[in-house]
Amino acid sequence: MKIINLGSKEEACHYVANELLKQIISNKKSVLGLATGGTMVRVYEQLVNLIRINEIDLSEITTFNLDEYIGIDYDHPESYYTYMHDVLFNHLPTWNEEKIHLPNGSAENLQEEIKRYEDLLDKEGPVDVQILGIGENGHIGFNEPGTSFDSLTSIVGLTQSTIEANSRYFETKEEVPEQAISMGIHSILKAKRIILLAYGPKKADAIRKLLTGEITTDLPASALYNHPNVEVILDNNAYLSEQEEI
Ligand SMILES: O=P(O)(O)OC[C@H]1O[C@](O)(CO)[C@@H](O)[C@@H]1O
Repeated sequence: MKIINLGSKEEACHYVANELLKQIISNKKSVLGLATGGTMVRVYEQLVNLIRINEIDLSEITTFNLDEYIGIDYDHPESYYTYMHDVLFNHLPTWNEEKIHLPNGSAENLQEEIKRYEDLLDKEGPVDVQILGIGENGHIGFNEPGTSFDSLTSIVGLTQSTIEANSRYFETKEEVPEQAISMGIHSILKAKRIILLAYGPKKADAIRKLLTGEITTDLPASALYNHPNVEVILDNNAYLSEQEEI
């Protein structure tokens, strides 16, 4: 695992956007693993700009998102389907909607949906570059502490800490869904390359725990130590308190 502190949020987001751009340029049939959350907003803004200035055709690019809420419609303002379209897909005309994949949290049969998603990932994958944020409790995707590292796409419950953290996007905490469909930890680790991005003081505790090197299901992100090609991209705020602890 390579740990890289790029100092600022802007530099860290720029690095991730640049790596996605380079992947797309190196293979116009790339498979990208995409994440949501506040962390990725600036990455996608920068990526949109880079794709525009390079006039890149995205029609053969496949994308897989990590997760989606259960209990709100796909077009709810806070669904990850809406987020991805608002922040990335609607800004560039050449995305092929048929190659854009998110789990369907409003599917009638959720058991069938989780199997469909994992099967599709195996059929279209492996993911060339998977980008990841990290929860304040160390989750990746919506795989909360305690999740088996062997997990595949499944229906997951959100912890109070995640509901609390994500309530900033909803009018009230009560509106935050309590369940989601998430790619599992094993599903995420099938990617060829993984880039985890974390910035800001709220992520410092999870990063400090990650950087101890202990591999434990208490910290889902520590499963990334079992993957040969992982970069953790940080800013001073996410990294500093780790140094202060030493
Ligand atoms: O970037 P945020 O909003 O802090 O969220 C952290 C992570 O939790 C999630 O919201 C759940 O998967 C991710 O999308 C995100 O990477």
